[in-house]
Amino acid sequence: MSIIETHGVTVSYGGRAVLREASLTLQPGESVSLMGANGSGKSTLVRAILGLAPLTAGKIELFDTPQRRFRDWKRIGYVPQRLGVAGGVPSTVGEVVAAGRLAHRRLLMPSRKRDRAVISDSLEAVGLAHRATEAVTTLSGGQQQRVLIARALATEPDLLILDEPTVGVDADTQATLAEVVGDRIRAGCAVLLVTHELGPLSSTVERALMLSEGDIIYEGPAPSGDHDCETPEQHPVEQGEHCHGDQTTVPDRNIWGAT
Ligand SMILES: Nc1ncnc2c1ncn2[C@@H]1O[C@H](COP(=O)(O)OP(=O)(O)OP(=O)(O)O)[C@@H](O)[C@H]1O
Repeated sequence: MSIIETHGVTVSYGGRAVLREASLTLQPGESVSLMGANGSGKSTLVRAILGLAPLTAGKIELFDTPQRRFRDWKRIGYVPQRLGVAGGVPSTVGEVVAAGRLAHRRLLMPSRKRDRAVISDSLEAVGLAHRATEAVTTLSGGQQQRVLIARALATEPDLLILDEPTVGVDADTQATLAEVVGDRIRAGCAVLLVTHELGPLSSTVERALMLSEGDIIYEGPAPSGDHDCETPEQHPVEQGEHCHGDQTTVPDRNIWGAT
């Protein structure tokens, strides 16, 4: 079974293609990062996968189901990019994380005890169990990011999608995130991570796709450690071609540093 399969996905805004013929496969327990400079199309690919960006061409399957027929969204935990968890009404940390259980409660109606246990475990995983009753507005940016991660974990997802989860967050939160993501992968969850740099997540991510101006220009092993000085050596993808070609050319520039 594939968790995600996209084939030739193209997204255009105002007649301009911002993502061209993107093909990506993600299997259970696999971790893949989408990398690339600002505006290269990373978030657009994620939004297309989630059904939030309209396709100009191509097709997407989620859990072996065509996306238009896919209804099991509770299998997907999504941590959006740089979203304040607090809207107009201040919610407590516990309430925000509990929102991650709503789909489960509506569809399956498990015991409330089970919901409370999952919410508590999710808060524990991100080190915020002791802040559950506090308003999210009282938390730092890094702590708010942890709340979003806990909310995604509370869905008990088979696919976890994180969009730039490490931007603007402290080193402790990054380390916690790496731990949480590593735990989920070991439990069989697939992870799709959008990031400029892997940082502490480099040891948990196996495969990377590099986007440039809407094209996937590389698919292969993720850079390890300090990727700024690395050049990928396997499966590079020439500009404008699909990522599954059998090519052996190494890009003549340092694409990992292209931020
Ligand atoms: N709803 C939209 N309407 C018009 N243009 C859009 C829309 N969403 C994205 N774009 C454009 O599509 C391109 C790709 O944007 P996208 O957010 O996918 O890039 P990204 O790689 O995620 O960048 P960043 O790291 O800055 O988030 C950009 O030029 C962006 O301005």
